[in-house]
Amino acid sequence: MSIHPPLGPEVSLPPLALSGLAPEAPASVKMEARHITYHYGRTLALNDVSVPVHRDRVTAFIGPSGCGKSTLLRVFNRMYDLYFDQTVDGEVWMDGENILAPNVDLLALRTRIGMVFQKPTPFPLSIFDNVALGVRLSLDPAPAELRNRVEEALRRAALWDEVKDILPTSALSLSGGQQQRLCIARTLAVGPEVILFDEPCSALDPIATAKIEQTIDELKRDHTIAIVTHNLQQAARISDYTAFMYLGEILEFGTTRHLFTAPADARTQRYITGRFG
Ligand SMILES: Nc1ncnc2c1ncn2[C@@H]1O[C@H](COP(=O)(O)OP(=O)(O)OP(=O)(O)O)[C@@H](O)[C@H]1O
Repeated sequence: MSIHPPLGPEVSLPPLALSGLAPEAPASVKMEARHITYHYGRTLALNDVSVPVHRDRVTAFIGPSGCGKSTLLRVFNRMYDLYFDQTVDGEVWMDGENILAPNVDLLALRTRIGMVFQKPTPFPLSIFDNVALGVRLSLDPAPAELRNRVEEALRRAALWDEVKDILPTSALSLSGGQQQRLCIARTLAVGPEVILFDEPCSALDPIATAKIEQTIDELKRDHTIAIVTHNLQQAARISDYTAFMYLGEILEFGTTRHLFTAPADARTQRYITGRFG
């Protein structure tokens, strides 16, 4: 059974802006992975992973390439169900229910748990229809209600002011950063409780990145957020909790402040100070 390539060469990172760390505050658990083991065919990608995701907080998943961060997000919304050769053992509990149980309604689950990917993935439709599509499919509201939902979602994704006069225009005409905020609006429009972000800013410039970070910060008022990021500064800026993953396991989990200032594991220390990754 193989697991992961060796770690890459040591790299240097600029010092972290620790002053931007979110304050610690108690929170309840919204979602909890329990003893998750995951295989792609014969490749072990996650090995007995247990980790909580706190309600109305941002939890960042960091770690070297190939350590299983994206795989864990895919477990949280059961994306693996689409692939016959991918297998998962363990449980993910959300609000008193194991969402990996076979009888769970996947369509309903995916409206409760939205996902935003690394590359913006707008449909070749108008800006309005990109946001409206999921709402029509899941809720089939009256036209006025649909328009309200689309506007509200675009406002919360901080895109409304830029697109309110061009809603019938193709979404493909938007910039990369705008397309990513459109994808956030599309996710928000169906009313998810949890939003999973898989490196949402890796294709964006610093200004577009700052807008997405600001949006995430506002969304956590009433959404539970898990984010995979390679950008340690970003994890430090926007997350309340951080999990450091290594070779398919969670090596360390804690408040972001604690993990970045007083990591318990020497490997976490080496990673966050840029000595490998
Ligand atoms: N579709 C796949 N088929 C086979 N193995 C896969 C597949 N996707 C991922 N893997 C393997 O599973 C392990 C975990 O991959 P994953 O993408 O979850 O890591 P990651 O930490 O998100 O990496 P990165 O930071 O580079 O995106 C890696 O060893 C990877 O090679």
